[in-house]
Amino acid sequence: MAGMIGAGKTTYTTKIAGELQTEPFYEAVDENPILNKYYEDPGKYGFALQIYFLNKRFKSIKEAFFDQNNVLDRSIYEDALFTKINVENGNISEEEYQLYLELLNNMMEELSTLPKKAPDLMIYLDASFDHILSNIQKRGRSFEQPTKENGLLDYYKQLHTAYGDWFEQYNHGPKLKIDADRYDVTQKADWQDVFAQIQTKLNGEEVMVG
Ligand SMILES: Nc1ncnc2c1ncn2[C@@H]1O[C@H](COP(=O)(O)OP(=O)(O)OP(=O)(O)O)[C@@H](O)[C@H]1O
Repeated sequence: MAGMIGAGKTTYTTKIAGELQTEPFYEAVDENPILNKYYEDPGKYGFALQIYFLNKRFKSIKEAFFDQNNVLDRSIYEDALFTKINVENGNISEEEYQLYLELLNNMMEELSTLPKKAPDLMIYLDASFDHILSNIQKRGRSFEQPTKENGLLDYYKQLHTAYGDWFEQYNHGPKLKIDADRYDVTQKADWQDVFAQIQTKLNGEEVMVG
């Protein structure tokens, strides 16, 4: 899965893995010791957070790639996008960025020896800015809430814009964009519609959205 903070990746991951009877791999937010510190002081914890995510992601990918159709709730490719934005915002230095990229390269070389080199299908949840804000609010993780003072709204806007371009440029394999505003996948009919699109793509066919 791919998509902005609060786009609904966790819900989709659970549903897709349930449908395909495979294993879901989640980003364990509650167990992340750096995430809330990062939100408090991105300049101090930006680099450490990216190394944390890179390490966790690499581990999940190694485990997930040995079976068919396992579902990961976020891709390693998006971590690089978060990192780039944190460099642009001055939270991560150029030197740290070069280090990150070298490490990422090294890891990608390792992955290229695995049975699969990239996801069978990259599913991108395309959610409007209002939609993700409302999800972030509903979910209620305190450190993610934007206030007038903390600059998070600007960060989210910046990420939201960058995500669209990122997905357009993603070219490591088959990809599918789902209009997350349009579907409520807790509703059976919506879910059937979405899952039909996923299956079509997994079978290597083109998706027609009515
Ligand atoms: N590489 C990264 N760099 C910085 N922050 C990250 C990174 N990956 C994830 N995060 C942060 O981790 C938290 C969890 O990510 P996210 O909200 O996308 O996952 P989620 O809650 O499972 O997603 P969804 O709401 O789509 O199910 C968010 O606060 C997000 O900003």
